[in-house]
Amino acid sequence: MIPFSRSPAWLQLLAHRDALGGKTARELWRADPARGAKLTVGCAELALDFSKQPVSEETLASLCALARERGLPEAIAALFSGAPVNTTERRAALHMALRGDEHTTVGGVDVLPEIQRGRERMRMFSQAVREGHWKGATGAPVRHVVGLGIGGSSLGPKLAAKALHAIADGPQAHFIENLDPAEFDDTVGRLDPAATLFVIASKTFTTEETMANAASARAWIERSLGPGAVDRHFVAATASPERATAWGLAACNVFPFPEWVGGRFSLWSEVGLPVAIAVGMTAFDRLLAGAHAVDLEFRSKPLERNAPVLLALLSVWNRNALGCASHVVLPYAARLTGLTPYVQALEMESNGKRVDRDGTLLDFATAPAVFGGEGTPGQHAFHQWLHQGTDAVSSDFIVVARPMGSDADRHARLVAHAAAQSEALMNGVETPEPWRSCPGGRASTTIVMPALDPFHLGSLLALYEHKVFAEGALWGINSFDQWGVELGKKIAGSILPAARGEGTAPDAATAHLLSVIHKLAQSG
Ligand SMILES: O=P(O)(O)OC[C@H]1O[C@](O)(CO)[C@@H](O)[C@@H]1O
Repeated sequence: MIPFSRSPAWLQLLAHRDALGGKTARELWRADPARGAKLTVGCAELALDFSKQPVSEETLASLCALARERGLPEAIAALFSGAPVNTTERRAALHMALRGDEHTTVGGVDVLPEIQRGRERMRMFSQAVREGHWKGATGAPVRHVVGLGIGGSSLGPKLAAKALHAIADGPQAHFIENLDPAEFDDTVGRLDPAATLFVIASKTFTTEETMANAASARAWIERSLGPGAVDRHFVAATASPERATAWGLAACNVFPFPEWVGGRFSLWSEVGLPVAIAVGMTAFDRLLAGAHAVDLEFRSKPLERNAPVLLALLSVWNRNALGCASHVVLPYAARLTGLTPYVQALEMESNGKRVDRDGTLLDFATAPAVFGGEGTPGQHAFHQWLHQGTDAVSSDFIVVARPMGSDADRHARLVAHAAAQSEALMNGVETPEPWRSCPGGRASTTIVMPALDPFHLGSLLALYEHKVFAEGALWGINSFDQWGVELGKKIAGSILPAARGEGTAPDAATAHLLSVIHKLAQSG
């Protein structure tokens, strides 16, 4: 395939950009006051307002031509077919199958029966825990469920548990991710072991952080309830069930999921167990249904009205044509605080790549740096940089239409702030005092959710998943592997003896750093 940077449709887009002559969304709005309706697209029950993006209808048409030239429709079809689209690991990426009821084959095997069995086991187990039929070793019902996982095995469940707090009527969900034992101590320090259930979520069941936290959890349970208590206080969600049983779990406490579920796409699988326990399986089913509704649209809607495709195309436009090296995700909802790290992992782990699917070094930029955080607190932290910093940046605002708390007026004020920020970023302001002036011309999309409930949350997350896939397909990269994270893990292993003070560091720079750390550790 011709590299993205040399594809005729892309070169045409660059010429179109030059012809636009830096026209901003503000100028485009002046020229066409009906632009709002034309550039607002529905996705399941979400609405995406693209009208503050510096694109004309012609730009969008040319971007869709790029998508066709890059084979995006074929890539979407391959994704849904169960083909091994994760080429370096020779795996399908079929997380969509977890939220539908379609027969899809992977390697000649229909995956639906396995998915339905897994969902049924989740339903029965979460119900037993929620209704108090599943008891701890002392006979106490579970009041706290603690997810032990990291990265894709934690970010999704953690985000969903917080986002759905308003309907969480089961045991309280907690999450421990960090290797730093302080997080473990601080979390379990507030819990009663007799009423605590741990869900070890790890696709590989080898990840250092998760296994360290699982070992600490087992020691904590055994210390107060005895060695026999493990069976009543631990379950696992994993694609390596044999490792989980070798760790000491009874086979009936292991919830396996298939290899073709990628880590950062695993919320929909048994990894979502803490969420199902906290909010109930009926609500979890709605989460799946909301995501499925987006899957159907992504698969079948024309590119011109296909929201994940348009998000991806605009991302490529901002990144590669307009030079935005960073992208901010700004949920105006306190309960959506987990969205930014979730999207950050999705985008940066999937598309932070420097070679294409054939291993050829790329000569164009891929994933932007993703950061951000909830509005309005972010307005008092990093928004200054958005308004007056020197770098080009694009933004996603996420607004929930229906009030989330008890005070409708405060919700209206929250909405006003979200709208004000996107308007200020687009329009800027010119004043005689240069330090007050804001240049404007910053691109943003606003995603409106009717309500913060399981269905719409599912839709929002699937929207981002498919955006990231489509973006990777446009660039010609494999969005489903993450080899870059392996190097640091390997080096940490070789440094560990020296960090413990029991060996020599592998190189001079590390030896120096460890000597500084050890000296300060002893100084207290
Ligand atoms: O689920 P596991 O195997 O413990 O891996 C945890 C996370 O680590 C990574 O492999 C690398 O950060 C992620 O892709 C994954 O979600």
